[in-house]
Amino acid sequence: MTATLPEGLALTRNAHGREFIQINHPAVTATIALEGAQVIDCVPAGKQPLLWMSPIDPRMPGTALRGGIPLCWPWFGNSRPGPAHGIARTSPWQLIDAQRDDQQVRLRLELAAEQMKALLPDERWHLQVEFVIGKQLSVSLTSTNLGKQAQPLSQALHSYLPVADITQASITGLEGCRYIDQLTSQEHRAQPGPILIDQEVDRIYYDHTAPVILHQHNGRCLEVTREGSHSLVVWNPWQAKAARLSQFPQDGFRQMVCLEASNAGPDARVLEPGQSHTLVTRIRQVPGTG
Ligand SMILES: O=P(O)(O)OC[C@H]1O[C@H](O)[C@H](O)[C@@H](O)[C@@H]1O
Repeated sequence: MTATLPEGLALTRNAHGREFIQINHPAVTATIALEGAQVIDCVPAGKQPLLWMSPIDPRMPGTALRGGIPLCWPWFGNSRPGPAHGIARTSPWQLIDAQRDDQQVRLRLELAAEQMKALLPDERWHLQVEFVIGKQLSVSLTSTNLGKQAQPLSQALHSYLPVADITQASITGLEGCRYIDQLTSQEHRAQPGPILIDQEVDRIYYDHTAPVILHQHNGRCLEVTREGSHSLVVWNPWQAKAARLSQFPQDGFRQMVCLEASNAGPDARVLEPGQSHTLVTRIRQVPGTG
């Protein structure tokens, strides 16, 4: 780690050497794992958590953390050979800047250059993530093609959102939107209404940029807005798949849903030499209608 930490931020290390940045600010508490640059919790003062995190803590470095916002980069899912969702979520990152003011904390991290070279020897990228953490959480992932060739890019900010009971929740903002059902590979022309989840769901909604809202029966709503993203992945593993997932509690599928700002499926990009692209997600609690 190279940046100095302002008041209220601390670097912690668990017994196995895994490192975290702890944020304790009057407006918010949050934790970021340096491996993967993964926000694993974020609780604005006086509010409920913005993210779901599995209670099963793998502790050991190199083991995926299930929850928060894993960074899927430079490919989404299994769209290229290699580890699912690419190399960023399991790589070491370096903190390069940390600032705070009365309202929020701003952190910038970079994927270590040696790691990039070792894992993607044929590509030349610069990858930086910026977190702005306060009343809302904002994550901006900027990829720059440093190579001499065009390079393909698909990605997701794989945000796990908490719900009290998934069967009582609904997702609005995607009505009429086209999607690919990843379970059947079928394309659907229009989402018929709000999304209700009572079985496994794994879909890429595309040609879409508008805000999406997760509503709960207790009136608590979370809004997800995006920039640089024309696709949104909606995922809940439901019971059978949950049983096969790492670090996933048996009933965890009832308490989460992923709404992932992405460039996935038809929204995958190609960056020309010198070109940059920034994918942004913002998550905040909004007044609910129940
Ligand atoms: O288990 P992981 O590799 O973290 O992936 C978890 C999930 O990520 C995305 O939401 C994909 O659309 C799913 O197909 C995948 O199962």
